[in-house]
Amino acid sequence: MESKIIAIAGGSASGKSTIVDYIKNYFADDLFVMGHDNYYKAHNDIPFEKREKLNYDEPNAFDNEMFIRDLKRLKSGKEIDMPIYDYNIHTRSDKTVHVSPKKIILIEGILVLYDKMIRDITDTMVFVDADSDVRLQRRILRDTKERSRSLDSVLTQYIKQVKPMHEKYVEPTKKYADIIIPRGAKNTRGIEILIKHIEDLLKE
Ligand SMILES: Nc1ncnc2c1ncn2[C@@H]1O[C@H](COP(=O)(O)OP(=O)(O)O)[C@@H](O)[C@H]1O
Ligand SMILES: Nc1ccn([C@@H]2O[C@H](COP(=O)(O)O)[C@@H](O)[C@H]2O)c(=O)n1
Repeated sequence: MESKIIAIAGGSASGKSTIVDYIKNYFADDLFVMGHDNYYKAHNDIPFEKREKLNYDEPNAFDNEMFIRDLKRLKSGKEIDMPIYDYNIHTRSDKTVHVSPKKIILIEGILVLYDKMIRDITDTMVFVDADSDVRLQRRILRDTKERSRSLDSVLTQYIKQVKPMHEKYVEPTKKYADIIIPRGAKNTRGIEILIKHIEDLLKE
């Protein structure tokens, strides 16, 4: 079995995870979600105070060598041990998850369409689009509740790193998308079209 790979890119807090969760529940056992964020470079050698100031929105923040190696293994029917990232401590947790190959692999993250080597092994590329003010509002709520961040740190990081890196690296990858989903997870018709496309891939 050679798996099909679907990439879901889009700005931070555009609704990627929300859409992916919905699709995951729909396809249950045939689909695995591989979060690109799990492949942020591990920084256990650097103290927390320095880790929290690193730029996590540039392509170099990810260990794409490891990501592509694991993705190729899964695509060709082999098992992997996927790292698990912990945003609260700004590094990988000490846990991994053992993953068996599935017919569909959904890869998700702000920069999954950036690297040509990832695009070349991806079957369908999707970009989730959402207004930047809406994304900032959602990010403030999410990061203060779920990622142990202060309001001040979310706003500073947004202005210094998230917004400029989005404009420089994330937004330009929209041109590679086969499907663009405007208005994020609110766009139920767009999500239905993506689900129909995945059903067709499963029949191939
Ligand atoms: N359509 C929506 N309406 C309201 N809140 C939403 C909507 N889509 C996402 N959210 C919330 O916004 C936050 C970011 O969404 P998420 O799906 O995690 O984005 P991403 O994975 O792109 O960073 C989450 O807390 C999520 O629950
Ligand atoms: N230690 C980290 C690692 C990443 N981030 C931010 O996560 C964003 C990507 O995740 P989304 O769910 O929002 O797509 C990215 O914009 C990084 O800034 C972080 O804050 N801390």
